[in-house]
Amino acid sequence: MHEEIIRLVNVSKSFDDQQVLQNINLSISRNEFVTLLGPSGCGKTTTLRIIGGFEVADTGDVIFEGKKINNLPPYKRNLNTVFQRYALFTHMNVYENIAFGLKIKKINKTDIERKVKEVLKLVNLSGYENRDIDSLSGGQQQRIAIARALVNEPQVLLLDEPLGALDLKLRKDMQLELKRIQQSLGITFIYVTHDQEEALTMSDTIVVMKDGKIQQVGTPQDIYNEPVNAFVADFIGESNIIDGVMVRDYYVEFAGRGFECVDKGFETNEKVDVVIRPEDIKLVPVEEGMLEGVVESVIFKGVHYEMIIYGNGIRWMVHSTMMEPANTRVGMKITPYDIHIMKKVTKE
Ligand SMILES: Nc1ncnc2c1ncn2[C@@H]1O[C@H](COP(=O)(O)OP(=O)(O)OP(=O)(O)O)[C@@H](O)[C@H]1O
Repeated sequence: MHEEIIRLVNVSKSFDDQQVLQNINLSISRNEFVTLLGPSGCGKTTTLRIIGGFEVADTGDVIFEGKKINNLPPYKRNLNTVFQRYALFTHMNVYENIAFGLKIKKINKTDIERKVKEVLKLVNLSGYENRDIDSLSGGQQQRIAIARALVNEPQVLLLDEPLGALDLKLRKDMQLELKRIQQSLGITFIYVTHDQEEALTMSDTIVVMKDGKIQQVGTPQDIYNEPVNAFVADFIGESNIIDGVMVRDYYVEFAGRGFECVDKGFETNEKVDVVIRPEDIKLVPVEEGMLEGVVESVIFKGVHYEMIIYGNGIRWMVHSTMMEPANTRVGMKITPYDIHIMKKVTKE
């Protein structure tokens, strides 16, 4: 069912002497919502720009529907881009902004009117044709920018932090809106963000990048539950990352004691990163705990409490719907399934 639409093969790119992409290999399917996620400067935008044709890779290929398009200019690619700065024409009204590209393509007036109406409906702004751009809110302007891209009926929409300029509430609404639009049109979205929550909410597939390299490709669930290394675990959610030693298959030592775990295949006594999510540490009476500690701080986060607990030489972050006040001595329990063992990332 997963029909490939775009493939990047060994794509590398340098600016001056700095290598910003190293051997990127990625396959994107028709109708997929793919998010490139990573910290600032990791190469997300450059990857998107190479797909869009605004930048040319030094080596490697960009394949679109089986054909190499390395040197095809952006306007000849069957895709459109929405940027964070939406670059609408402020001297034109909504209708003229959306119709602009179609007029250049010399499409007849009746078809243009019909298409503009359709995309305005899609972005929930029916009836806004005659409004000046300046009279619209940031969120509405962004919807117009999206409508302007969608009116060309691209097979692929590239979105570079399109919600970056919006406030949190509007961002959340627009995330759902974008997902709805993508699903109702059935086109491929390639989305760039550094916001992991946004990526988890919207994507079918997340591509986690760091220093110009892909770290992991997977569904939001894969990336969250089975991160391949401590970087992904840390970037995709809050985590306790502790130095450990994998004594043998299914048995790891950290925080001064041994724990059963479900991982295997490491060297005997290999040094590893142990990743434990804050919500996976259960607070229990001291005598029932595998570990014990003293609550240092408590913050109410709305759905849960975030507690910092000092014990066995480590500051543990614990999320729980139950609150233990500061200075309380508590026990902590972790099941084998919640102990994630990661290979140490070797520094290059
Ligand atoms: N045209 C350019 N000339 C020189 N350096 C560039 C150019 N474009 C990008 N870079 C550099 O390449 C690196 C990767 O940039 P890129 O914009 O792809 O990262 P990013 O992951 O999208 O980051 P951000 O989230 O901050 O936009 C950065 O160090 C950036 O400064």
